[in-house]
Formats: sequence, structure tokens, C-alpha cells
Amino acid sequence: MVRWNGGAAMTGHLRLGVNIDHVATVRNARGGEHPDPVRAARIAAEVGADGITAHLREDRRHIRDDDIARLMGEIDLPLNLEMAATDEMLAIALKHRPHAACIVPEKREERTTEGGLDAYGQHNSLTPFVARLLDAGVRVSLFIEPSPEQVEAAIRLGAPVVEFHTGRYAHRVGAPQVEELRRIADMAALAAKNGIEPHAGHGLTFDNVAPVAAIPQIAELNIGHFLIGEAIFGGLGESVREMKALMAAAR
Ligand SMILES: CC(=O)[C@@H](O)[C@H](O)COP(=O)(O)O
Ligand SMILES: NCC(=O)COP(=O)(O)O
Repeated sequence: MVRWNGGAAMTGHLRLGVNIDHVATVRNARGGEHPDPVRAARIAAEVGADGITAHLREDRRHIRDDDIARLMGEIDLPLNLEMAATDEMLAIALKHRPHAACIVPEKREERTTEGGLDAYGQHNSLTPFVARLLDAGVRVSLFIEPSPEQVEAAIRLGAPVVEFHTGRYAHRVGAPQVEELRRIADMAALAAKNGIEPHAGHGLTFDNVAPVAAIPQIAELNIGHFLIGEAIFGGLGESVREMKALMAAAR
């Protein structure tokens, strides 16, 4: 597994991080070992994914601890470990030292990640958390809403990356969607101007990815649920290839 070199990760290439959480959702539905999320990561790597994202939730509803261990041991792509800001998850991240850790909010009752991390309100508790991960050579990303308050909080926390939650963009249409896209673009520019690498993710699909991919400062998109759903019909390799082609065409 690749590790972050501690330097600025900004490049012109728009990277695709494939989130394999929902391969594990299907696996866990029967309590067995198939389909294997690590096999999905291997297929994604073979067809050109730039990284793998996996969300180890506190309730282990999909990705499990052993999945993270196997991803680290068997997959050569950078692993972006999504995690809540808890002592348990910090210990796991420090044990594995993935390429990156993306700090996300978690509510047990939520169906999926409903909003961004409140980096502004949680500044004091996040400060040592971010520092410990950075000291271990893990590239820290904060999964936040595209707002000036949250970007400024990320700057104060010294996070090298932010990932904008695109759920509100993905679930709106017409003028409200355009307005949300503008917020994301403005916040990507604000982050980049302050030396923070902007990413985006959540709810992105073939139909809505292009306008987000066209935002020049955005360096990485993390996409999962839609790709795994599409894989049911045309195979994971094909869905990843198609998403990468759409992202490249938008630049
Ligand atoms: C943080 C994020 O947007 C995704 O990783 C999402 O969390 C996928 O996992 P869930 O669908 O379990 O939220
Ligand atoms: N951080 C977003 C992510 O990893 C994937 O979100 P989704 O595509 O599963 O909604």
C-alpha cells in the first residue's frame, strides 16, 4: 500500500477514489465472505482507479477491520480510510498508517453520511486528532460542507485536504443544484488559495459528475455507491472505466 509523502498532493490530474463500502454491504447481507471488497479494490486498480476509499464505521455495517488490514496488505493503491473522530478509530489508523484518513461525522441511526463534519464547532477536539495523524505520516482530509466557516476551520486545523460533501448537490435539480455547485466551486477556490487540496464526494453518478469534475481546483473525487450499483448491471471494471472517462472529459 502506498503512503503519503507529506508533500503537497496537488497535481493537474483529477483522481478517482473508488469507495468499496457497498460491496461489503452485499457481502454482510448473508454473513459470508462473498462478494469480497478486496477483490473489488483489485478490479478497480486494474482498470485505472487512482485510490481506494473505505469507511470503517463504528457499527461495522459494511467495511470491517479485517477488510482494512487486507486492503493495506494486498492492494497497491493508496487507501483513504474514512473514519469518525474517535479514540478507537485513531488507534486503528495509527496501527495501519494508510495513505490518507478522511474524518467524517457518524450518527448510528443514519442510513448514509448525511452531512459534513463540523470542523468549526469541534476545533478543540479535532486539533490533537489531526496532529496525531499528520505526525504518523497520514494525509488528513476533513469531510465538510462547502462553507467558508468550515474551510476556515480546516485551515486553522492544518488539514492538508478537505473533501466537500456533494450530497446536497446530488439530490437537488435545477437552480438549487446550480447554486450548490457554485458553493462547491467557490469553496474549492478558497481552499486551494490557502494551500489545501480540495476533494469532493457523496452521491456522485454518471449523470451529475461532470460539473463537479470540471471545477479546476478539485484534485480527487471519491465515488462508491453508484459505481457498485452500476456494477450489478455491467461489471465493476466497466463502471469505473466509464466514470473515469466522464471525469477526464469534463476537464
Ligand atoms: C463519507 C461518505 O460520503 C461515504 O463514504 C459514505 O459514508 C459511504 O458510506 P455510507 O453509505 O455508509 O455512509
Ligand atoms: N466520501 C464519499 C465517498 O467515499 C463515496 O460516497 P458515495 O459515492 O458512496 O455516496
